[in-house]
Amino acid sequence: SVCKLSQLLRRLPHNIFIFISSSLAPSPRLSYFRSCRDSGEVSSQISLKSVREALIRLEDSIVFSLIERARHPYNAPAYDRLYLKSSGSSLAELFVKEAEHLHAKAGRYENPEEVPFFPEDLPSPLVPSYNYPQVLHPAGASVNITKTIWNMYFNELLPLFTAEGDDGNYASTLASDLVCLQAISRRIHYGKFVAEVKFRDAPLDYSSAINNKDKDALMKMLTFERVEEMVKRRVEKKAMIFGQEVTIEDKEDDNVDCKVNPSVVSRLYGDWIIPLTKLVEVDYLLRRLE
Ligand SMILES: O=C(O)C(=O)C[C@]1(C(=O)O)C=C[C@@H](O)C=C1
Repeated sequence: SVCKLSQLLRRLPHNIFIFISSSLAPSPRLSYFRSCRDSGEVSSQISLKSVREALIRLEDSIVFSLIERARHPYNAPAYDRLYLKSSGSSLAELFVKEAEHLHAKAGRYENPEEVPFFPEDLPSPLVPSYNYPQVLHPAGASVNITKTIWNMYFNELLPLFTAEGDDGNYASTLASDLVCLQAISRRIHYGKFVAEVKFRDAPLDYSSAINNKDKDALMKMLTFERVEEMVKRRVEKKAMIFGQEVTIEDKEDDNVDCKVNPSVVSRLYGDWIIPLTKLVEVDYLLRRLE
């Protein structure tokens, strides 16, 4: 059988090896962490370029998760505390809490990039601990704005990109909500890494604003308006491209229907994701010298 396998491999086109090796290659974020761990120089590896690349990749996760959620209508009973008469919680709260318990057992929150929505009473991981590189300053690592993200997602964003109605599929609707919440929260809390890099690049400038607890000065220093404009335009374009129905035939019609409205995705970034990422950056920096 080894012989047959080697014959088969010889007959495969050369390109397939390039394809297989590139699809097995780690994502930029993973390879960044791996090289950090191997070299033992966590602190010197992180750069503004590498954290911005991670933010760009997270855009894909967010756009795809919204497309998936938009398959279902709003489904109000899933969020109504009166729907599960005796429990006092909504099905959404129960769903996310229970899911986080399971994820905690599998070690999800050992990763400094992951922040739970319900950190109270989470079970300990069942898995052996993994040596994640400690990039963040310990006091800043605990910044958690999941309550704000929760309210923004359910009260403001969800009604904007779902159709009115009820299809009864609450479990799969909430499974999609969970993926959206996790992707959005991960992106926003990634602001801690961005802030850490910016601090390391200009420690003296940042330290004086931190010591003066000058939030406005910090906000001004960490803001790059041109980058924000590019992010908003890029996510709008991604929503347009990822949300198209793909057909074999070329389409004559330029008016393509998108599965999620590209301008809502751009607004999600402009009104919430970028401002909340900056809020995380400021909160992190204020604790950076503790
Ligand atoms: O790229 C950065 O420098 C960031 O801090 C991230 C981010 C964003 O959320 O996209 C936030 C603030 C900057 O003004 C630009 C972009």
